Amino acid sequence: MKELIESKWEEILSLLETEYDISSIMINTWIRSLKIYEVKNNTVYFYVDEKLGENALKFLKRKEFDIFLLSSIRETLNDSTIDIVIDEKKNLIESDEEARKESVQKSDSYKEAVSRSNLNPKYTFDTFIVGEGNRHAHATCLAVADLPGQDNFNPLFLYGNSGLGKTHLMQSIAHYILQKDDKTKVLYVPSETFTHEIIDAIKNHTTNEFREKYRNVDVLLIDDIQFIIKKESTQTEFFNTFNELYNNKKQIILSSDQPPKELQSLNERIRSRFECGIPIDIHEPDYETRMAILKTKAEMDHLNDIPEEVFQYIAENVTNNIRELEGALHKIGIFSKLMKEEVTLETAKESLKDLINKEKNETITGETILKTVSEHMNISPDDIRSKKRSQDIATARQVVMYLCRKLTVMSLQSAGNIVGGRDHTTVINGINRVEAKRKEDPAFNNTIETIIKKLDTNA
Ligand SMILES: Nc1ncnc2c1ncn2[C@@H]1O[C@H](COP(=O)(O)OP(=O)(O)OP(=O)(O)O)[C@@H](O)[C@H]1O
Repeated sequence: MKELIESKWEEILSLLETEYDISSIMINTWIRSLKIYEVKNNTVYFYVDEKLGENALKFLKRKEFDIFLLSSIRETLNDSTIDIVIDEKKNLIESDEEARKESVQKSDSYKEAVSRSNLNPKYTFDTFIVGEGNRHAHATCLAVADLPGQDNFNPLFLYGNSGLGKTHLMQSIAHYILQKDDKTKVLYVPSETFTHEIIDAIKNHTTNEFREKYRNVDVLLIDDIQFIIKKESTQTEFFNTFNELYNNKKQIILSSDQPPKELQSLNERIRSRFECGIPIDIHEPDYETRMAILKTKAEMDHLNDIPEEVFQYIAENVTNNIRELEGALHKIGIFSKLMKEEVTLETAKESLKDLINKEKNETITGETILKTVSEHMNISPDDIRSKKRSQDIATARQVVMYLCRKLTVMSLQSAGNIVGGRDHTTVINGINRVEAKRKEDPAFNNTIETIIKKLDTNA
């Protein structure tokens, strides 16, 4: 149909002028340059030439114009089932890229490359949720994926606590590179496997094979580098492999639970080589990210009927490890299947009682929290409940909301009510702030711990 419309384009344009009163200036300025991008399911996708700028798009997307063009096309082609879409070239190119990626991902050669490279098929950028704690790491990984081997991020060194997505992110880079070209030689290896292979190669006099395997890749990913063994011969082999790849501008991606300078298991010269690229840290996810991860994973696992309050319960109680977040969801799924029961907050609590071990203390109430925080932080309960916004009052208010959620089974709304009727977004924001401040400010963290102890003793 594309060819047909193109061959009748002048006819369509003249119909627009004669039948629908669109001036020839308009036609020549805006309409003549419309290009057909593709035809799918009897819909003709036009794109607007970027050079014509935003005004062209505004004009061409105006409702009446859509209708006039559609009518002219239908009339000229004598086909009333045709539809049209007018869009920016940019978007269409993006959707084109999406379609290309989708078809690559389904191809056998890509699947083979993923398995040859030792990658988990699920660890792609598409399944990675971006939030405050990992935004910087994610952006850096995308940049490396786009242009591997650049000096600034070679090696790319990702570090952070366990279960925060380092493996997922590093493998996303590898997938991205293979999606562009599945012939690229990519190799992912946990550091234990890597060191055992070195040790075996030295023992069995097969270091040539070892070198052949590791020094001919374009992208080498070594996970959990903190587990590498401190034996001199192992580290020398590793150092030489590293140098060979680095000098040939091959991308090296490493992960660890600590920054390079704190890696005691590595000798000094390796540590300083790791610092050539800028180490990138990845932090715990905030509340919103935890909720987004839970909801996305639930959708992926077809856990469709999980109530919002169950997501909230998990997100509030499993705070610093995404693997555990996934584990909690998984448990709830299994529990409800086994018991053939629908998931409720009660069943979720029951199935997670081993994981979320800190039993909420039934004797601590919102009012006792308000009173204790008020005494300890020297802010009156009335001020905490008021609309006053000075820093110290706002902080005390946030601490009350945080502790209500942490130490009791109160809903977000009830926690908001304790501090004068705040809505649930204010409560979530308060929780995030207190969590962040506890990590950044040891004195503040002490204050919170002291208040918790007081509440426990008085309960
Ligand atoms: N931002 C995220 N979005 C979606 N899933 C995530 C995210 N971060 C982590 N995960 C998931 O959490 C689980 C643990 O992540 P991963 O294994 O990458 O963590 P890690 O930091 O490498 O942990 P470790 O240091 O213990 O090896 C994986 O299933 C991963 O898919």
